[in-house]
Amino acid sequence: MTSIKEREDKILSSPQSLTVEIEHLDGKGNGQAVYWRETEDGRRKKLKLTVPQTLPGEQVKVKVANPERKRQKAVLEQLLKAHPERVSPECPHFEKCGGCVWQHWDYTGQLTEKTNHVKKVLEEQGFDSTIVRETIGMEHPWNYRNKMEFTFSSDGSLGLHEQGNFRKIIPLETCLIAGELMADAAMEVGRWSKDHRLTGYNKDTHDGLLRHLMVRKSFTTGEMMLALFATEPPTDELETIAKDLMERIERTFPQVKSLLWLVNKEVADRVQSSDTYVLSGRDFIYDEMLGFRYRLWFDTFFQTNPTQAEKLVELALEMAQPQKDEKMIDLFCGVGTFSLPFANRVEKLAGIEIVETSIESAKRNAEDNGVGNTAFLAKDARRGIDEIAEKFGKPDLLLLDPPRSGAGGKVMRKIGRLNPERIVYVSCNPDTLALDLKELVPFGYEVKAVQPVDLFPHTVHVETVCLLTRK
Ligand SMILES: C[S@@+](CC[C@H](N)C(=O)[O-])C[C@H]1O[C@@H](n2cnc3c(N)ncnc32)[C@H](O)[C@@H]1O
Repeated sequence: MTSIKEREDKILSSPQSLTVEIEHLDGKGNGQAVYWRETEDGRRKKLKLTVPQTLPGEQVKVKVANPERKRQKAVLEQLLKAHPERVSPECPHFEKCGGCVWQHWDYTGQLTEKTNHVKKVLEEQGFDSTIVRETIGMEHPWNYRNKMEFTFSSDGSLGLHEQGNFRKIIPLETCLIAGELMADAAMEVGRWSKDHRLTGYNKDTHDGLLRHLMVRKSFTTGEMMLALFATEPPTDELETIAKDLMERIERTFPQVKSLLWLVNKEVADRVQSSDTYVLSGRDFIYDEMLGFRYRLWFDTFFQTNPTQAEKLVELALEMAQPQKDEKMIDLFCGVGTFSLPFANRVEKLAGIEIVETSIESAKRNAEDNGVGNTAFLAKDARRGIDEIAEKFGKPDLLLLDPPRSGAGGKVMRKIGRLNPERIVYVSCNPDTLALDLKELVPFGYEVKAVQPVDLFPHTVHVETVCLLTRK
């Protein structure tokens, strides 16, 4: 497979230079343009171009490898007319790294685009978009992520994936969206790997020792976790090398309360493990949100922008207005980020979630925080709703926070038939949100409030909280 740089070099060495205007952005945040090409027999043929790192209305000169095709990815060669909100990207890795796509866009412009997108997809499903509020942004839209995954290249250096090429690693110098100290701690691990001349995992030959490094950090307790994924355990000849890592980290990053060596021999390139070795500290770290304490293991799903996630929970509480005599369901509850603050305000709460370890964590988190009026069920949402409804009766309030794929028609219709008085839908994908909301209309529900919240500055993603009530 060729790298982006090689592809760009190939494109840039070809003579096909075109001038186009960027019309709009695609779902990944890339500029889209159309070029009309004259064929030798005088016909006009349409060429659709995707031009990364451009903005609507910009006039650009681009290089294209195969203009005879219908669709092409183009490389920006020269900016002829810039968007008024274009800014210089802050991060030196921006052009190559796959992490951020909009660092060239002023932050207020990004927020407006996110609001407009939520409005557009709701309108397309027949909803009144005037109720969509302006996206709540971050005061300081940097260093917001509490979890990062870095990858080792086969020479053992640690870095970030190149945009569009999971085989190419850009050596890590900094990461402006990772929480403070996270990239520094990762670079210390990178130096340790270099000093011991350790090899990185090669995805083609399946040789090599080191695969990934996951860094987690709690912004409230300050505790950090470093989880190193390797193909071999830290035993025999690797024991002294692992001990050196432990000593270096203990000396330089006392915030690391969990240093793990995880074994992953699988071909699948996922952050997973068959055996866990605790090199120092515990196998989890403590985090806190809105005064509740959570234990986070290496594989626990937890909101990755804690500053904005707190706002999300507060907004959901404000919209839902939970009451002390009410019964509530938290569907897709994860480890209980919404469940615990809501449970303290209702009579009883049932959480449903498909991942068993998350349900175990939710139960433990409820216990650790003295929240006694909860029941958590490890089930697929569809079957979980029936089971809870049977035991629990009709809920007054239902909150759902599904994955990007949405809840789907079957789950939404089950919710409609369950007929709760109020529904709060927390979504990380406006497109599936709009489709899901439409399913509730025949059941007499009305969308009362829509608030987008920016949890992922410099990316296309936007979170949305909606309130629905019965007419
Ligand atoms: C966006 S996360 C929300 C988690 C939680 N509300 C939070 O804020 O931490 C979506 C959750 O839905 C769970 N999930 C995915 N598919 C599911 C299904 N079919 N039934 C139940 N839960 C599911 C995932 O495991 C994940 O924890």
